[in-house]
Amino acid sequence: MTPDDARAAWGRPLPAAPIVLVMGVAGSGKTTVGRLLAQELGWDFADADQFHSPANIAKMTAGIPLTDADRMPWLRTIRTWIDVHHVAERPGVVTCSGLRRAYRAELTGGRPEVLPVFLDGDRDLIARRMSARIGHFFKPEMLDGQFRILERPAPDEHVLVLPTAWSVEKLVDTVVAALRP
Ligand SMILES: Nc1ncnc2c1ncn2[C@@H]1O[C@H](COP(=O)(O)OP(=O)(O)OP(=O)(O)O)[C@@H](O)[C@H]1O
Ligand SMILES: O=C(O)[C@H](O)[C@@H](O)[C@H](O)[C@H](O)CO
Repeated sequence: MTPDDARAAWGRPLPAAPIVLVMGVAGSGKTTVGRLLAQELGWDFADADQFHSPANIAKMTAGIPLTDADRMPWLRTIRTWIDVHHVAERPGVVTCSGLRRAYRAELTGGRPEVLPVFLDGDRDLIARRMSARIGHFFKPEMLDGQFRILERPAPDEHVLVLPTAWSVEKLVDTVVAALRP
């Protein structure tokens, strides 16, 4: 994928202080890719999980999927992080599963500074990675529930969809190259 292809996916000029939103089901690589991307760019980084309420973490730890009602206050907290960075003209990278179109709209609506990226992959690949992951509260048996509610981004959402089958380095390099004027 060329930088022009990636920028075409976003469908608008690069903002002065971009906020890259890295999305995907649990285990798709949001934290790994997002953190390294922020490090490469020297930008602030926030992982969506740090914004979950203790009740949400407890539910997921107990193997109970979140509901829309559970997610809305969490999405609004992530949106506040985006807005604080926008007002301060500070670029950043933030993750969020963004499983449904409505969730993504909560974070991107009216915010051209947000450059959305979706890490797409098949269940078995992601399940293998989650199984090798140690000490995370989100268990592989919860993954099917993520795919059940997943609404993959439509073209009109202008999301850069990248295969999580790529290496972390290739994913990061692709976004960094797209962000270079
Ligand atoms: N592109 C990749 N290639 C190979 N392994 C990867 C890749 N991206 C992530 N991983 C590995 O897959 C596992 C899940 O990655 P990570 O925790 O970043 O996903 P996540 O989307 O943030 O998950 P969650 O939403 O549950 O926090 C980790 O063990 C990570 O090292
Ligand atoms: O939308 C959701 O169901 C949640 O965001 C989960 O995906 C967790 O936040 C995370 O992805 C797992 O650690």
